[in-house]
Amino acid sequence: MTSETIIDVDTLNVTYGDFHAVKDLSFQVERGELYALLGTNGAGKTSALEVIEGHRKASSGAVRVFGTNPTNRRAVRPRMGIMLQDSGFSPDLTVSESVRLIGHLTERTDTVDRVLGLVDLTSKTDTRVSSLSGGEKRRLDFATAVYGRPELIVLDEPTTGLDIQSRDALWDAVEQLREDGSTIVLTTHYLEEAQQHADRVGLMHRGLLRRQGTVPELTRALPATIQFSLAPNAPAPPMHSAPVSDRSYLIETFHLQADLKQLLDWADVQAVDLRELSAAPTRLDDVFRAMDTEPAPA
Ligand SMILES: Nc1ncnc2c1ncn2[C@@H]1O[C@H](COP(=O)(O)OP(=O)(O)OP(=O)(O)O)[C@@H](O)[C@H]1O
Repeated sequence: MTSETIIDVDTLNVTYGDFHAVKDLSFQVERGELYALLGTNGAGKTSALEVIEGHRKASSGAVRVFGTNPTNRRAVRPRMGIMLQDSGFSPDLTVSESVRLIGHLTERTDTVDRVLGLVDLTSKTDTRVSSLSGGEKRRLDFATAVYGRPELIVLDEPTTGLDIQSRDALWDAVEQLREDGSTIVLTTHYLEEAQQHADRVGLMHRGLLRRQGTVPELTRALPATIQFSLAPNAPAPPMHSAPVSDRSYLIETFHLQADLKQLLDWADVQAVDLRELSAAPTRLDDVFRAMDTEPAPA
């Protein structure tokens, strides 16, 4: 299957006066991908997304969306749904009027009931935006972004402020859109969501793209962990591990399955109780923490 580049970010720089918010950022997103642009607070994610959305001009470098400059809003708008970090709906409009307005402005066609149903807002169809809760406004934002099932959907922290049921419903909708062929780019501070759903992840820190790849590619360089504690009279465990506190152990391993088996076999033979036993694969959180402590590239 040949891939088609939907977003091409080439040596993008965004500056605010003397402040350099995005530094030589380059990445591509292929058709059908779900790409998560992650990073520390102030890393430059929203600034980069705003250029992709056509809402901000690059200070230097080039961004192409569907092969065209995204500031060419008329060409791109019908094909790209956008959920901004802060919603900008008029408080006097009702929920259904807000969706229809976006549909009209973007020239996309769909039914209001369908998108409100996706985010469980059907009962709020005639409610004014000013009367919605914060989480309901975020869900309305999402509903307007996916109105018309656009080819490209850009979501800036879509699940922030949502309860767990709403987050699950939103991810179900995102997965459905992906199955239908949409390309999705998003930011989130919920790393476990990116770990579960993203095809590829870019990690930004202080304006720079510091890592990029699939989750297995990014987590491969760091060890998984096994944790447990032992009774005071228990023998020492088989693999090299000193207790981290009292009789609690933390084993870091690149061979999680084999080391866990060895530990369980040992506990069986010795009739030892492995208290509070847990085994965890390497997570994006670990990659983040490692990135935060390493020196910045020259
Ligand atoms: N309009 C602006 N004027 C001046 N500085 C700005 C402006 N917008 C953003 N910045 C600064 O640029 C940097 C990057 O901001 P941006 O919002 O892109 O980061 P982010 O990665 O989205 O952060 P967060 O995860 O906290 O939302 C921050 O230090 C921010 O204070």
